[in-house]
Amino acid sequence: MLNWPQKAAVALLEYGVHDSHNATNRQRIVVANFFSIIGYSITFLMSISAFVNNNHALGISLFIAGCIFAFAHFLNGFVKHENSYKWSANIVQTCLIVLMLYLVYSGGKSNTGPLWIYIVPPVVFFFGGLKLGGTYLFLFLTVVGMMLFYPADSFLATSYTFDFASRILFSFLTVSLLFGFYEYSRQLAIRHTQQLSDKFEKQAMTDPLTKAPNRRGMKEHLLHEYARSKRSGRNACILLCDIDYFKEINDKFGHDGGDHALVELTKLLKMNLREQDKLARWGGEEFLILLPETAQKQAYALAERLRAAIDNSPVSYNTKQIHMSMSVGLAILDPEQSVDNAINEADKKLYKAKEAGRNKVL
Ligand SMILES: Nc1nc2c(ncn2[C@@H]2O[C@H](COP(=O)(O)OP(=O)(O)OP(=O)(O)O)[C@@H](O)[C@H]2O)c(=O)[nH]1
Repeated sequence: MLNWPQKAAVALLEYGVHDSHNATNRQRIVVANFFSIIGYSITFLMSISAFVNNNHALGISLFIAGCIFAFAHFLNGFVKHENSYKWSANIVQTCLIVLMLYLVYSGGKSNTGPLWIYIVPPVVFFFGGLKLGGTYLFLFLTVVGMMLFYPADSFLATSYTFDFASRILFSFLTVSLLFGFYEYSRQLAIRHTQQLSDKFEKQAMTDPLTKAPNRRGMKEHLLHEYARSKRSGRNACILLCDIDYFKEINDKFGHDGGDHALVELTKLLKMNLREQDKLARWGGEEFLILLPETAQKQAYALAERLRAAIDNSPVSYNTKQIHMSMSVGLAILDPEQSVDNAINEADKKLYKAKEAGRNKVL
């Protein structure tokens, strides 16, 4: 259970996060909010301090910056837009950069203003990434360099010693390079994690033996097609195919022979299907084929062609021939009914095809 200060902190950080945001955008909003909160908390405090020290110009500048940071924070909440965090992040960055330039220009309190510019690299790299963040940083560094070293302090309202200015610039450059390298490593790690996650996701949806989608992979295709036929009003069909007497094939040719037959059968089915059709290994010796935007008559003709192709193409295995046949149950993927209904219907038809002597389409 969170106590009330923790709850308040969470509410402030997650301000503007909606259910529609994905995990990455949620994180960006939270970080944009975090930077805004840090931004206005510090600038308001510094502003009070500047007023107390009778530095009104600095006090007003910091107060305005604080208001802009606060605006960036609350923008996420009252603009209900998918990209509102980007605007908020842009405001935070721009305001920060302008404020930092002003601190360099004016010297801030007791000429310590330039010491704040180290906040810039992490912020611009986080929001802009390596390329955009690097570009912003390069421009910022060029402007700061000009301000610090232009003859006769023409772009400064104060004056810095040469030693101070050059150390500020070199240390800033070092910090920027370190953050740039950190950002580069972070992006590499994110890309690597994403690639791994895509690979595992693909593996989880693929049958390792035949490399065809498995039941889980096919469920995605079925739901996608079901939604599409609901919109278009055009039916799809499904074929549930089961190899006849497969146990006998295993008994006769061994498990490896059975595996080989399954792989070759998958290739044969794929060869006889159209580009848009989807084939999946539904179970042991059972395959499910999805035929998008296909009427029952066409689906029947296609199923009959597949059945005949399997029946007439024995598979070679170790100098022997494995002859296979398959029974097929056909069902319409009716948008008025559920996907499970269609699968049950195809299953019943398949059972009847088996009962009627196998090697049949029903
Ligand atoms: N080699 C191999 N065999 C499998 C695999 N998955 C399931 N099987 C076998 O497939 C056989 C299916 O047998 P049954 O369900 O009795 O069906 P069947 O012999 O094809 O008979 P009908 O379907 O009634 O025509 C079983 O012996 C399973 O062990 C696999 O990945 N590789």
